[in-house]
Amino acid sequence: MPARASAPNHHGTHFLRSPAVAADLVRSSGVGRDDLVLDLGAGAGAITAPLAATGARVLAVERNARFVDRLSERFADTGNVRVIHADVRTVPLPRRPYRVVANIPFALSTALLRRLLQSPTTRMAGADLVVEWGFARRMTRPSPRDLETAWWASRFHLTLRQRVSRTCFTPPPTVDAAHLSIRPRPGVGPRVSASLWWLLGAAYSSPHRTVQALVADVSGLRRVRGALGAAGVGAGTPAAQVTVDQWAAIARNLAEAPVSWPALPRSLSRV
Ligand SMILES: C[S@@+](CC[C@H](N)C(=O)[O-])C[C@H]1O[C@@H](n2cnc3c(N)ncnc32)[C@H](O)[C@@H]1O
Repeated sequence: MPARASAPNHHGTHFLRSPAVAADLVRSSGVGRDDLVLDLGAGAGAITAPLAATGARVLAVERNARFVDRLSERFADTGNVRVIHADVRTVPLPRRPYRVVANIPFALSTALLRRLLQSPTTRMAGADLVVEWGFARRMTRPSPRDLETAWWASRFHLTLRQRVSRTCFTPPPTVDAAHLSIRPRPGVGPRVSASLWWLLGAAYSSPHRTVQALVADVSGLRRVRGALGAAGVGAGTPAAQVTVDQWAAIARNLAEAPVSWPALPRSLSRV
C-alpha cells in the first residue's frame, strides 16, 4: 500500500519510494550492530528496515497512529526494532551515545537539529539525514550566516553528501532533497566548547572587527598570533569571513591557553 494513502501531507512529509536511497543512506551512515540508532519520523519503515538489517538497536519514532500500527505489525518479529509512538520534538533522547538515520519532516529540520546539536554535552554520535536541498546548503556554508548554525558546524562536521532527486519521494516535494551527514569533530571537549561559545558569540555580534582584535580581548597577543597562524587565518581578517573550520582550529588552540572562558549558559535551548 502506498504510504501516501495513510497520512495527510502536513509539515513537508515526503515518503521515500526509493529503496536504493534508503539503503545508501544506511550504508554510508556506517551504523552497525553495536549502535543505538533513531529513525525519527519512521513512516512505513522505509529506513527502519535497512537499519534493522544492520543488527543495530533501532528506535523507530513516529507520531501518526496509523503508521505506528503499520510499523508495529511490520517489525513485530524483529527483536532489534522498538516502535515508539511519540513526537520527535519531545521524545526523550537516549543518555548513551546514539546515531540518527532518518528522512525527517522538512518543516522540523531546524527544530530537530537544535535538539540534536545544541547541547555541548549531546550524546549524538552521528546523523545521516534526508533534508531539503536548500536547508542542506545553508547548513554547510563555510561561514554560516547565523550564530546558531555556526555553533553546530564548529562542533560537528556538516557535510552535504549528495543530492536526492525529488522523484525519489511520494508525494514529490517541489524541490530536490539532500543527504546531510553530521559527525562530531574530534577533540571538542568542554574547554573547546566554552572557547567556541565565546569566540562565535563575539564574532557574530561584531562581524566587522578583525579576528585578531576580537581574540585579543581574551588572550595575549603572542598567543593570539600563534592561534591564528596555526589556523591559517590572517590577523586582519574580518570575523565574518572566518570559516567554521578555522574557528574550530582557533578554539582548539586557544583552549590550551590559560584563559578562563565564561561558563556556558545552563540552557542553550536557543542561541
Ligand atoms: C518525511 S516522512 C518519512 C517517512 C519514512 N521515514 C520514509 O522515509 O518514507 C516523515 C514522517 O514523520 C512523521 N512525523 C511528522 N511529524 C512528526 C513528529 N512531530 N513526530 C513524529 N513523527 C512525525 C510523519 O507521520 C511521517 O511518517
